[in-house]
Amino acid sequence: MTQQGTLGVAVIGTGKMGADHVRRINDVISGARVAAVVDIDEARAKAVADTADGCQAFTDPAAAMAAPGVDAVLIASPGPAHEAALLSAFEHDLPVLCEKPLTPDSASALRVLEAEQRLGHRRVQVGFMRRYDTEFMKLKALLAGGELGRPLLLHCRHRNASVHSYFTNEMMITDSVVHEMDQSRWLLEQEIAAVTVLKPTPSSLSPEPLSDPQLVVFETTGGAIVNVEIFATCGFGYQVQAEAVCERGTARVGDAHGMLVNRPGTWGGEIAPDFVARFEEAYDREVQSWVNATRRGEVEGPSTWDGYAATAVSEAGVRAQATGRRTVVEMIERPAFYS
Ligand SMILES: NC(=O)C1=CN([C@@H]2O[C@H](COP(=O)(O)OP(=O)(O)OC[C@H]3O[C@@H](n4cnc5c(N)ncnc54)[C@H](O)[C@@H]3O)[C@@H](O)[C@H]2O)C=CC1
Ligand SMILES: O=C1[C@@H](O)[C@H](O)[C@@H](O)[C@H](O)[C@H]1O
Repeated sequence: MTQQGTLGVAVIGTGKMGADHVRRINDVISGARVAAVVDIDEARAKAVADTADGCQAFTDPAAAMAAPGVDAVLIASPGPAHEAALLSAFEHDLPVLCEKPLTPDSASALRVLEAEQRLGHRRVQVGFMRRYDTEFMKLKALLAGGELGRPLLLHCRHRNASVHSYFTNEMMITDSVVHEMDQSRWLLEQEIAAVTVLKPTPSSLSPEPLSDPQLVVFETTGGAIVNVEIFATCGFGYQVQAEAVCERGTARVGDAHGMLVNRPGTWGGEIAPDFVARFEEAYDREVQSWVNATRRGEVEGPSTWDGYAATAVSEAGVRAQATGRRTVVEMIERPAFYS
């Protein structure tokens, strides 16, 4: 860190999310600066480095982590690249904000979990940004307060206008529904015990190889049921909604984010085009909170354990998607290190 305590961040991956985080650290966040960016696409790394004063461009994450002025790492490369970047950050003993998923499969997530324990102290906050969204935070507080009684059902909708051209059926679970896997664990304070995936006849508009939409059902250890509609290419906008049905009432978030307008003959609101717009404030709060905790020498927020647990559930989800059968989640006991 500089004498003023400004955190020098290396951002790994400068695609849609990475470039947005670079803008955020440059323009919105206090106490941090972008010291380095990394992308296997050198031209993209250089173009994004040019947007930040004194920022160096790299194509190798390990080289960026060893560069002078780098105190912390924000990983925004695709999920399959996260394990190598996390293990490299541990070698340099650097604090990390790792975009979700921690990794796409539970064997690699377990290797990361074990490596952090060998390091002897927590280093990772996982980018489950819904935990930092005002609406979801209010729902969490309401459920935790107990006024509505025990949650029985959680109805979730997760709609993207479109997804990357490299998106696969498995990614509908490992990259998209992994948010609801973390959200359900966090809101209900229970683990997910089993997953079932149902596939209606796909939309005639869904691009190969996607079978879009899908309905994913979780059974929790406390007996609650969660259902998630994932519609990755709905075309009309970005919508994330959740409704908890409890013993003494229900509570719903995500219906209208933004303005509601009455006009002759119509009533309604806006639909965000994508996650960057819908969750802008949540990402700001998430990254600021990571920077603040890191500058205090602390680690907060969703942990490597939360990342592993969500990945274990998503692995069961991928199996359930392939077989059409209810699939039990297999995960290790929570180590005392993460209690
Ligand atoms: N929290 C959230 O709401 C969101 C999280 N994400 C997560 O952010 C990550 C990135 O997603 P997008 O930006 O949408 O992907 P993207 O495809 O737009 O960008 C990924 C970038 O990483 C680069 N890259 C690939 N392998 C690399 C490696 N080994 N080292 C360095 N750079 C590498 C690519 O060249 C590309 O520029 C993923 O983990 C994704 O799940 C993405 C969207 C929203
Ligand atoms: O994390 C995200 C993307 O990676 C994912 O592909 C989208 O489905 C999610 O809505 C978005 O929040």
